[in-house]
Amino acid sequence: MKELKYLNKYFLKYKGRLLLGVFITVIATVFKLVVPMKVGDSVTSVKQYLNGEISSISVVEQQLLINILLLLGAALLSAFFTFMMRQTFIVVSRYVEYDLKNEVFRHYEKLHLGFYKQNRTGDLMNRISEDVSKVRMYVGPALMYSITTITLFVVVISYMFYKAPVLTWYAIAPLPILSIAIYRLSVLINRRTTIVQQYLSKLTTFTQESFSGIAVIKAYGIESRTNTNFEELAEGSKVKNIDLAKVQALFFPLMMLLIGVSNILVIYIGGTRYINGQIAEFGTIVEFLIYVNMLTWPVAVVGWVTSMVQQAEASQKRINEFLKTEPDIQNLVSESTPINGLIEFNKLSFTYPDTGITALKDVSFTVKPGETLAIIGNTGSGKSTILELIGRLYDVEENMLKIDSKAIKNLNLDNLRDSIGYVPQDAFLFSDTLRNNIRFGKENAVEEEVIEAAKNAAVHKNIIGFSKGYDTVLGERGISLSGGQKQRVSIARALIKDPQILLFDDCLSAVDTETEEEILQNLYKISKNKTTLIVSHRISSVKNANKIIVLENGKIIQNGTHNELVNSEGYYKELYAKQLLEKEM
Ligand SMILES: Nc1ncnc2c1ncn2[C@@H]1O[C@H](COP(=O)(O)OP(=O)(O)OP(=O)(O)O)[C@@H](O)[C@H]1O
Repeated sequence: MKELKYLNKYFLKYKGRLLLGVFITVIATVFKLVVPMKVGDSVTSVKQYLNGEISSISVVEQQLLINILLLLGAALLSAFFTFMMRQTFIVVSRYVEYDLKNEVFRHYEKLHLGFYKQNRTGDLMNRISEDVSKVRMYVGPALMYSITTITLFVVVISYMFYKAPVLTWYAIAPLPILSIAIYRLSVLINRRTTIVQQYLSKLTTFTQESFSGIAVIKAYGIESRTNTNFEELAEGSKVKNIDLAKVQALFFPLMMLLIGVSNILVIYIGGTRYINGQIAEFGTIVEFLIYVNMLTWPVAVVGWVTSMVQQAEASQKRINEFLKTEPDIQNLVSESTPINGLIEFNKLSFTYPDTGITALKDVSFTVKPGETLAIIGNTGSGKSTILELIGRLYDVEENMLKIDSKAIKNLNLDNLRDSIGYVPQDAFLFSDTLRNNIRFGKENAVEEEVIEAAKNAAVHKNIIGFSKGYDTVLGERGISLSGGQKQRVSIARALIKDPQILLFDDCLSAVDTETEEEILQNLYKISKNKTTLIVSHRISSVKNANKIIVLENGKIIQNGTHNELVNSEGYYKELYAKQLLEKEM
């Protein structure tokens, strides 16, 4: 229960409703007790009439009528309060589920990129859905059934002992066996359910990947191989489901068997004791039969609840593991620090903490607001890493990276990220309308702003060419757009933000040279007072920049303007000559 202590704050939050729930449960149980009592009374009256102890039939009839009315009233009230009981406990559990999901999601969002690399998306999703659902079972049904069981036990068993103590011992003797058996069965069911869920998760991942990569599957003509793999997984899933069904099928027969044993004991022992005169009223036997049946479900529930709590404990442990993970990147400054955009790298070296790869070595440069710095170099030379460090996705030593002459850590993180428009290498678009994908950069942007950003990113004409224009809904990950269109929507999203710092990570690679030129011209106008960094493999994208640096294995091997670099021997000149040749061909 150590891990579940985390939920106590939610119990406190909803204490009013929970206390009301407990009160209602007690009332519902008391009314439940009236039913067997009145059935017992009625049977006793009839028996007394048959024995000649009551001579007038009308007296019996009147007594039966009163009993029936009381029975009906008690049953109705008990049903009403049982309904109210579920309305309190189950509703509270849904509130807690909602709160916990939001808490976990908010926490996930704060965590650093390294966390997402170490943990698989499926696992993150499972903890927020599956695990939270299991925890809800503890907050809702487990708590509700525990309280019902305790109340029913205290009230019913005390009354049974008061009525016929010896018979009570016999009647409740099989109940602990039932409880233990159900517990064992529940553990087995849970174990098999977990396996079934693992198979389901494998099946879902496989299906999702197959459909996401359907173009590759078709292009390679491997549909039949994919089918076979799917069938194998489905077969495994079927076998495990059948295993589960076998143990689940035992649940009710086992319960019925043990209820049957209790019933036989009540009839046999109760009958013998009535014949011997040790029980005064014949109705007591009938009354006890109803009690035994009433107690069976709560007793079975003890076993069920125990396994529910165990599962919730395991799930909460997994949730706590992530909730206790501190984000590596923390906002250390609470006051606002507006950003002008002077970026200084001073002998910066950086090693990725998770892989130990040194991506940058001794990198120094300065970019002032109004300037454009272009970064060029082979793949893996560290270009994207420079942009990631400016967005403070990773931390470096204080004096190595300064913005506006302050160590990046001494800037308010929200201000910093707000002032950056970042266009990543892989344009990621949401399954939403084109308008909302662009507006993602500025939530409250009006239509004119969306259109202007799209025009500057040279994608407006493409968008109005679609039959639904800006209302076109994209497929998953922007599947219905071409690579170049996706890149340009992603650029429009950064431009609409009107940020002080613009970071473009090789985001013109899928755009033809004419459109590239158009975008660069627009950028030239927009970024007059902004700091711009452009990463590219193409000379055409970088030639107009104020400064160009050439990276190789994390080191700056050349720097200067386009004219300077084409006139000195080295990587840049060679690349220029090669790309010029390609263009001419
Ligand atoms: N998130 C990461 N975690 C660990 N290592 C990384 C990470 N990102 C990049 N690296 C490593 O750091 C080095 C520099 O990568 P980076 O992405 O900065 O290169 P790049 O010049 O942008 O390459 P490309 O032109 O292919 O995009 C590479 O060796 C890469 O394997």
